[in-house]
Amino acid sequence: MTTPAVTYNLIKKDKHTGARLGQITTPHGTFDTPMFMPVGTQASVKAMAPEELKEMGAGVILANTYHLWLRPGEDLVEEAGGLHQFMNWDQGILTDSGGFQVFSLAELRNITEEGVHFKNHLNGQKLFLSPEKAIAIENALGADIMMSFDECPPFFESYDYIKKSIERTSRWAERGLRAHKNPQTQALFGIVQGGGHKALREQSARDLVSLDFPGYSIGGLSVGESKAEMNHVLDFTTPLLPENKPRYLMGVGSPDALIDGVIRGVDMFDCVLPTRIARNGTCMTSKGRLVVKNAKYARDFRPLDEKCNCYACRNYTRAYIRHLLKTDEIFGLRLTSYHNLYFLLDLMRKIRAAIKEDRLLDFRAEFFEEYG
Ligand SMILES: Nc1nc2c(CCNCC3CCCC3)c3[nH]c(NCCc4ccccc4)nc3cc2c(=O)[nH]1
Repeated sequence: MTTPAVTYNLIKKDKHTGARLGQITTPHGTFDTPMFMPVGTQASVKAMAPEELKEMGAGVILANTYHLWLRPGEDLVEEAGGLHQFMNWDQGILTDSGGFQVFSLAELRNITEEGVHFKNHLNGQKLFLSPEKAIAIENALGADIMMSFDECPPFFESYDYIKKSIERTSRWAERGLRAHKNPQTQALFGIVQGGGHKALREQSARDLVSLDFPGYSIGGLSVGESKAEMNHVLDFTTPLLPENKPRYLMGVGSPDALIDGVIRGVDMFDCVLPTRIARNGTCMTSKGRLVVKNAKYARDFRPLDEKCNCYACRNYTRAYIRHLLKTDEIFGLRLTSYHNLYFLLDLMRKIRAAIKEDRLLDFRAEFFEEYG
């Protein structure tokens, strides 16, 4: 039995909820969970230097197979020594398989048993991605954790459509396992689908758990369904997954959804939200969102969030950051991006502390009280 590339150590279960305190060990280090993973789609977490990400406590960051395949090409990244070397990041890296990006970015496509035919969203060129091709790209990129090639069906699609989709996604997952070249150094996760249908989530989880992946993602969520619907699906999906393996909820990154996902047993999260809204001047604070570009902050010499201890909040004011954003000064985006990422990483630190002391539900109540 070869040692798997990634192992999960469950340290403590919360007394009152499904939350877990744990650690995930990868070839590039051991990281505390529950964790938020900043997204660096094109091998850069936009506007952030690796030193800044480390300073704020980021452990695992994301990159994307689809984007890096198109530009600069996985062969170039492999020649550079892999993603860690290429982007000067020596901690954890996770790559998504490109499945979701094809469905959300590329022009009309055709899904077949073989894979997905689509057009390059940059130049209209005809492209084809299969489980084998996606896994080969992820192997070349060298991420510590890789996602299976999956179809993320629309949440409200019919039972029949989603049943056929999850059965194909499970066949794709098995093909990916067979194509995977480096299981000792790169952990391939299975992605559970099934929309909002309990029976299909159970079928998808059963199929993938029988393939014994080192970790599992919960896909097909955060795609337009309500928070209540997402939480309901989590209520019956996380318990289907092995307790001794990591559970990764894809595409979730608002403070309330992170807390509610942790309560339902999720260990890992990613989302472009913090860095994306930062670029249009929206900041996450303990009192809710603050659109610092707003005129009312022109002469507001307080920090973005008076309870935040980040570099931006310790050294700059709302007035200054608003001025930078209004004058298109790049430093403005760097400060809002830094703050939003720090805010979510710090929220995860507080959540881990609350699990440790069995007071996560109290923490949730306090947080929501202020966050509004
Ligand atoms: N393979 C796969 N990936 C999914 C993703 C992408 C996760 N981030 C990947 C990173 C790697 C590179 C890009 C991102 C998802 N993202 C979301 N919601 C994001 C919603 C959102 C979008 C924009 C702003 C805020 C929220 N749902 C997702 C479902 C799946 C899924 O089933 N399968």
